[in-house]
Amino acid sequence: MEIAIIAHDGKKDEMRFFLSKNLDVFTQEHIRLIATGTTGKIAEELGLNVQRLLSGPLGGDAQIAARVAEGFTKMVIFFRDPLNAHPHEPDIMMLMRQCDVHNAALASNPATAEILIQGLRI
Ligand SMILES: O=C(CO)COP(=O)(O)O
Repeated sequence: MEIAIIAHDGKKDEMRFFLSKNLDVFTQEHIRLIATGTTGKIAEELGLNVQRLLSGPLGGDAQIAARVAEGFTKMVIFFRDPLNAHPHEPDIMMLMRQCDVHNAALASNPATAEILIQGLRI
């Protein structure tokens, strides 16, 4: 199963914590991780195998939206920062819309992501 991880700058510490807490899930053989550029670096620092795409503002969200649209990415864990403006807001909206169009699981905050990830624990 392909899972995308994304975190805005104000949420990167929470993403680091979330990933490190759930390494047992993210290292399962059937899980393939993709990420926007800087978020992917965090995953790499934790020893995870991850395909890093472009950074969000440069098109990373759009690339992940395309993978959702094509049916590759089935789950998106996207820790959004609602307290700051993002120049690529249209891309962010497009990604969330594509998740709904294609019924991909979408967690936009750690509380939801924790519950989602429980479903992958064996
Ligand atoms: O901007 C982002 C999501 O909209 C995240 O991009 P980075 O992971 O490259 O910081």
